[in-house]
Amino acid sequence: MSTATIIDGRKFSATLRGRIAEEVTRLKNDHDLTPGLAVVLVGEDPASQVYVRSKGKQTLEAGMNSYEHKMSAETTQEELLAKVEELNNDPAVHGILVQLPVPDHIDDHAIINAIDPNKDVDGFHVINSGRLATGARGASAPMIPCTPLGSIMLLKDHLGDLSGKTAVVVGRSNIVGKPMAQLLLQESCTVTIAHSRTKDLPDVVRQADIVVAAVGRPEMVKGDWIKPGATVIDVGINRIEIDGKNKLVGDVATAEAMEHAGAITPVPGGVGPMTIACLLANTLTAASRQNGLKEPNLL
Ligand SMILES: Nc1nc2c(c(=O)[nH]1)N[C@@H](CN(C=O)c1ccc(C(=O)N[C@@H](CCC(=O)O)C(=O)O)cc1)CN2
Repeated sequence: MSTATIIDGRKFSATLRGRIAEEVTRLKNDHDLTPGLAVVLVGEDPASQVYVRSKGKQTLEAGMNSYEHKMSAETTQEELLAKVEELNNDPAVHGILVQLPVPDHIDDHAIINAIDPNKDVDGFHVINSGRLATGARGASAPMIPCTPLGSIMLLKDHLGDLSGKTAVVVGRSNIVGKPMAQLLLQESCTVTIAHSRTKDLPDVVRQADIVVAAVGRPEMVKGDWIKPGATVIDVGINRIEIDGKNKLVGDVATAEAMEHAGAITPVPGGVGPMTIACLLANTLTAASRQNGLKEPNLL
């Protein structure tokens, strides 16, 4: 029985972060410029606290400035908008992100769209979504959402040219599913976006040379849904309890899928680490653009 190659996102992201650190050193030496990333966390969601801590640590390790803004769960929408405005106007801050999810009383669309699009290192602002959808380049090139950007980097590294491949993205979120589909389309894949209401989902997934699972449901994509030899990118991060123990699983039933796939990203250690590495890459890009400097080529 065949067993898939594991696509090691931890290793790839470590190499990428190394290149980013070199570029940051160059910016400091040649242009006296230190990129700065501001992360805003509202409330005490335990997983978000872990991600924000990791972002701060990896930002500092890359030689950038990290600004953490922790706000209580009772923060009002107006207070959060005022914080975003303060960061928009701070010249030391080149990248801003508000950690998601925010508490229910806050309108996340309004907050995201209050961020200066040029500092929107998450790439979630409607201007960046529009730029991505229309293939804008040069001075109006988009900031690309970090998880899809990391996923496409892993795919291109593993497969090379993606042109002509059939891709199915399972999940239609603004953060992952939709931008992922745009990036695959840009690489000349034939793209289907499937979701929880898609009819005959297993058969739809079986058509794909590339499967991106981003539904947020533990092990929903089964092994026999995978076309033999397909490349599987598992974006899910789900905490489940098995035999009284907490376990992290993706949206794909990995053990089964490995019997069918050509290659697969594990959870943990696949797409997750790429998310923060790409956030650092976007911060470096944002700092370079804001200072009229050539963007670094990190690949
Ligand atoms: N403003 C944003 N909010 C959220 C984003 C985002 O991109 N921007 N994405 C996720 C959370 N996230 C980053 O914020 C993130 C998730 C997972 C990982 C990661 O490295 N995962 C590890 C496992 C870590 C664990 O044990 O939990 C892995 O997969 O190996 C990094 C970042 C939602 N919110």
